Amino acid sequence: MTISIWRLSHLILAISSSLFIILAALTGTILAFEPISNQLKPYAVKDAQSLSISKTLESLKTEYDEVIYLDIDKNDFISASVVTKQGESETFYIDPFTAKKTGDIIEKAPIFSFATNLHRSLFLKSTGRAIVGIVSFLLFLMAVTGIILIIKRQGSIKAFFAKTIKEDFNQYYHVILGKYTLIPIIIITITGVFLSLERFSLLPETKHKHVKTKTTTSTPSKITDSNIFNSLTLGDIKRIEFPFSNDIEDYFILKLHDKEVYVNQYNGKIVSEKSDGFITLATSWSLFLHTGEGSIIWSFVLLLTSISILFFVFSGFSMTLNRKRNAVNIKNKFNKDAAEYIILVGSETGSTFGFAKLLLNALIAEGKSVYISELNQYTTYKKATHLVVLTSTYGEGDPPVNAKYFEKLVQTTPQQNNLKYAVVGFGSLAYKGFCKYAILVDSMLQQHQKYMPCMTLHKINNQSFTEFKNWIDSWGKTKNLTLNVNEPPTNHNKKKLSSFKVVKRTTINSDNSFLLELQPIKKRAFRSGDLLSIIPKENEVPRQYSIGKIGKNILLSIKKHEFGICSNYLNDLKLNDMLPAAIEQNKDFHFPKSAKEVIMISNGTGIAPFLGMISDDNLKHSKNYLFWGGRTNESYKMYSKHIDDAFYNKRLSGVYLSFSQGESQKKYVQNALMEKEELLSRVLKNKGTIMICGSVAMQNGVLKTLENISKNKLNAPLNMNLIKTDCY
Ligand SMILES: Cc1cc2nc3c(=O)[nH]c(=O)nc-3n(C[C@H](O)[C@H](O)[C@H](O)COP(=O)(O)O)c2cc1C
Repeated sequence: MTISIWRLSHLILAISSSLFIILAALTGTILAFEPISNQLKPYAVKDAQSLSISKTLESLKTEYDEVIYLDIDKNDFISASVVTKQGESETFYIDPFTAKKTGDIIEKAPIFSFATNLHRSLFLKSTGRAIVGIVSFLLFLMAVTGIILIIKRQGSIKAFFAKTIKEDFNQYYHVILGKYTLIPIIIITITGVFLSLERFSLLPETKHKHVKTKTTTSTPSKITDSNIFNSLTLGDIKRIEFPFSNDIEDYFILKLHDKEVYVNQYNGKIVSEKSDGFITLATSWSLFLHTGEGSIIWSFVLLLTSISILFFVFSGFSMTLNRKRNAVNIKNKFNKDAAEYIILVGSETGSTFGFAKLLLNALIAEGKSVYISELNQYTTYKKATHLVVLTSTYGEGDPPVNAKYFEKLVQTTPQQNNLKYAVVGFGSLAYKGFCKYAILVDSMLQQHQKYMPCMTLHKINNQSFTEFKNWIDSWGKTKNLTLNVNEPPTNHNKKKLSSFKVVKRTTINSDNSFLLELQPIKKRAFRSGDLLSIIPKENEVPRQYSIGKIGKNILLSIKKHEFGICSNYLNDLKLNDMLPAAIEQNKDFHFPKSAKEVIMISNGTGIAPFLGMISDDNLKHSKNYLFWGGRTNESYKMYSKHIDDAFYNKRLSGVYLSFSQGESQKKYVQNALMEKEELLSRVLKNKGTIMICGSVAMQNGVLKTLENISKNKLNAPLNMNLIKTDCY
């Protein structure tokens, strides 16, 4: 399985540093609370920043016998080290207006001391510090590769912050959090590396010396009258060190934000000054940006970023494990020049290989010689007569990673035989270019002299096994083959089953369909649009049905197929029988909370979730319309009471039925939509929601009709963000 260079680098970096990253992120999370808790203490004095230093010096002089230094920390807490009138040496926070003590210096809580040591050096002194510096750099590289991966996923730099399609919880939040925390991560890691280099004196600091300043003639009567003490405010300084003795050579040392100044203690004149070099300034900024000291908002950003890093480690590894689980180990029995059937796969995350393997096994079971490979491995095939391409689409309709060279290879590799081909696209309707790469492959092969289509392109949404099985059946028929494929066991096989009691059921109607109402034995949270996974006794493969929620019960609409194991199993159920099944959330098909207008489109038994939605008393915020297509008016009778009730209670504003075997003329849902194109274009224009449930064939027809309406009426492509589908 090919993996993109960026993803591989991202993964290798993660594997090599994850343990340290977890430690750094955990301790970082703890440490982010330190500046927050410090800032919340009451030692910052209002307006102190604009108070001139001379005022504070005077107050200090009156209040204490001697002052050693005055400090202003990042939280704007002012502390003084003094000798009191009682002769005690003390350091405490002061009010700079009165110089009176306001509190004792905050002692670092043991948890913060512990976390700081672990965070800085893993308790391994210099070795630990070096490791932390290196890990910081690795995390920086990971953030950079992460940004590249997001740009590739989103399609362009411009689309970096555009909507991300939710495919899977871990993948989605890895990307979403990544978008917003990669910049803080880059800041944290660069400053971390900088502080490590600084600590090991590896930075080329230019040494600035004290430069003597020229003295002026006037001498102030009091030291605090001097220009420098009057003109500077507490906001300008970080620390004042007081002269050690009365010696004229002992100065006030003022540490400002960008320089150090020596001031004569008798005349208040600047004796010399030294500018901070770039490295000193950068170190001070790095400390602030890395620790958040002095800013609650930035500390909060650091806190969220540290938590996100922990999530990245967790979600990143679970995605990798998932991919590993999905990875299909395929061994070829036949070589490329001996096989009659060639299967080529285009896949980014491995799921298409799973489908390809099903096809491979089914063909081998029929005694066929088959060779399977990736699209990037396209080559000559001496004995082949059939080519099947199964490919997914990535980015904005781009090829998956293992298909990047296919286009070129097809053009440059001569093929001896004429081959019949079929292309199956795996994609998602949530993206603009649904199966766009498969469409491209199909048209490439169409133009190729050696390839002849044996079936039109087939597109599969959301890895639907049912859709794939339908395709395999039809493709097999073109070769007079009966191909047997079984759905591979998925996670829902292992889901915990609950018991449901049959409380109502209808008899089978002229369409072989019936309604089943089930009562959960234990309280279960679910909504219309969720799925009920049923594992019929005779077979371990689960079958999913869309749920309509009626009160606290589940309503299913089922079509009985002659040889359908599950539908026959359900049809055999009688009142009060118990059914083991599992509810699965299907958030993407829940009724929208905020849409002003909602159009529900279904055919056949696809109406079930909508029957639940329109029975909900809370359905007052939107105007709702239902389109339904069935065979005859007789087919509709089973649902009519639910729909009449909703209409009567104003939960439905319009119902449009189409009958494919109607008395007067054949009519499909698509025809009804065209008749109501004004309504549809209005809902599309006003960003309402359109929900589709039923057969894939109906879904494809409906989407085509909606595309036409959008193009003709709104002059715009169909906005897929407004469409929710649940088709099978
Ligand atoms: C980042 C990303 C981009 C995608 N882009 C498209 C797209 O443009 N068109 C489409 O039909 N499907 C798109 N998909 C859906 C995948 O093609 C689909 O999930 C497919 O079944 C994945 O197969 P694979 O695991 O073999 O790569 C995208 C999925 C992801 C995660």
